[in-house]
Amino acid sequence: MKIFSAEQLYEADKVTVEKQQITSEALMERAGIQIFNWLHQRLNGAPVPIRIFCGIGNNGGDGLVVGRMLIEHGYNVIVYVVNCSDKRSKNFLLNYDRIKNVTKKWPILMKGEDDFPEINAEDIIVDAIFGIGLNRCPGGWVKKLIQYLNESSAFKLAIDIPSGLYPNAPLEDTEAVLKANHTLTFQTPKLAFFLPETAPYASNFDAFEIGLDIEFLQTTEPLAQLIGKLEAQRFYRPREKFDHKGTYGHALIVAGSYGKIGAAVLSTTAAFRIGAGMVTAFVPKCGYSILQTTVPEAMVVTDSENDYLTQLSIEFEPSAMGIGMGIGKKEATVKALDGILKSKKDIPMVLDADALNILSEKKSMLKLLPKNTILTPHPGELKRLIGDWKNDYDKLEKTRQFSEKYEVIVIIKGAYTVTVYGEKLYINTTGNPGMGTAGSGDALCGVITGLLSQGYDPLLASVFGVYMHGRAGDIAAGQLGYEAVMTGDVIDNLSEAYLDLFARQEPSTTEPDEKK
Ligand SMILES: NC(=O)C1=CN([C@@H]2O[C@H](COP(=O)(O)OP(=O)(O)OC[C@H]3O[C@@H](n4cnc5c(N)ncnc54)[C@H](OP(=O)(O)O)[C@@H]3O)[C@@H](O)[C@H]2O)[C@@H](O)CC1
Ligand SMILES: Nc1ncnc2c1ncn2[C@@H]1O[C@H](COP(=O)(O)OP(=O)(O)O)[C@@H](O)[C@H]1O
Ligand SMILES: [K+]
Repeated sequence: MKIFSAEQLYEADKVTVEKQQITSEALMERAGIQIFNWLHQRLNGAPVPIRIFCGIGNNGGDGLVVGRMLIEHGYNVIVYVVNCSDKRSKNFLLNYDRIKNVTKKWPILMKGEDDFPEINAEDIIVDAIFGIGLNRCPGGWVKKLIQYLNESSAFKLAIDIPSGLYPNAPLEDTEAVLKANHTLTFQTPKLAFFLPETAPYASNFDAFEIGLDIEFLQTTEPLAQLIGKLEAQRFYRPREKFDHKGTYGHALIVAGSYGKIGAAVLSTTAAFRIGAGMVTAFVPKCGYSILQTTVPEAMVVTDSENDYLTQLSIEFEPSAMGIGMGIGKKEATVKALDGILKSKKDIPMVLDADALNILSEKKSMLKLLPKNTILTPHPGELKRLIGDWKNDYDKLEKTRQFSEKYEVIVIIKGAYTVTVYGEKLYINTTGNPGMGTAGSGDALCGVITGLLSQGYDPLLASVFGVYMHGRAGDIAAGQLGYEAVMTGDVIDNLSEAYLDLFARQEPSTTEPDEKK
């Protein structure tokens, strides 16, 4: 799914109205009915008070449409107009008149703190104060209203975007944003829903198609791509009958040091589970028996040194390499990495963990990175690589510049892992807090190395690998609960993640039968 900017959404709106020869008010009606249906399906006529706070732009217009539809269906609706200015958008006014036709309880004009209504915990708040047209930080009594609503324990439903949040720009005041329990957004989720500083304000959301012009949506380069199951299905490369282990390549994992051989075990196992034909682990001598015992499928080659890596020496040409998990930063290991980067220029590679820390300390080595090398930093490692950032958008911009300068792919790990490839951003939707467990990143590096070795191109291996790793983690969490998940469980569930890619959705027995 594509994520568009506010500017692109306004353009889509304009093109749609022109091409479909509809009015913008009809588009608002399309949007409003979806919000109404969502509420109606859940409330099923319940007399709970629904307090709709409408701004004076089109987001407020949406609120008025929903209010009218709810009133027409007998709900207990109280509509407020948050009079932050005396301006009114055309569609706001039109729907303001329409709502007056269906009720004698006209919208209540709010002009300051004295007008704040009492709100009970069982009420429902609908936030239609500001949408994507927010152009400055809410202040004065409007900010106080947002704070007042946040203090209430009533359920808060935001229309399009929680008020006070910019769809694709940094937050200015954390006190001036509505913390929505649920957001119903139009056409595509907004970028802010996926970034660490702003995502908590819109932690649950659904996106409703409102029939914007398909050609515009298909041909417009988005801000980012959201990667879910549909996208992952397209990335998957099926196996052919006469394929053999040679077809799926020979992956090399360069990992481990004394006390951290587990990192090599985890990435080697993950490379196998994602489908590499053969995997060799290159480890310090102390890792030999451990690897041979825990992963008998793997071949093991050892360094001349017992405790840490000093020089790669192998007698085959790997199809892909994953380097850095638990290798430490000893001077000899730095030299080993330098040697690999100078001698293995044509082999697709992933660099993780200490390999990234070494690069951060020896920035001159960045120039040695072969084109399309994949780097998989968590935020701490990223900071060491690119320097500190002012906010999430600055982080993305700096990562973009880094990716362009060194011609590499950067995977920023975390909730909603972002893969950055020059101008392109891919946001992953799988994964969960259960994956905040030791070795989780080692498994990801193994997964991506295993995909590279099967011939996936580096960008696909990154985006698909991140999806599969997160999906395996989700399945593991479903079996064990977040707390109990260990990295081994994530790796074991890579098989389920593959099966799940094309599994048919079982018909749900709990959903109401709409035909009745
Ligand atoms: N294209 C689509 O996908 C569709 C979009 N639709 C809906 O339209 C929404 C966008 O509507 P919109 O453009 O009218 O902007 P909106 O968010 O209502 O606010 C603008 C008003 O707020 C004001 N204002 C801004 N900041 C302020 C502040 N800090 N403090 C005080 N005032 C402030 C600003 O005032 P001004 O700056 O002019 O003084 C202006 O009057 C969108 O989110 C969605 O819900 C759907 O109906 C159908 C299809
Ligand atoms: N809350 C979360 N939601 C989704 N994924 C997560 C979450 N926490 C961690 N992960 C994933 O787990 C992995 C952790 O990697 P990393 O921090 O390198 O762990 P380690 O250093 O222990 O191997 C990343 O792939 C990250 O995206
Ligand atoms: K809103």
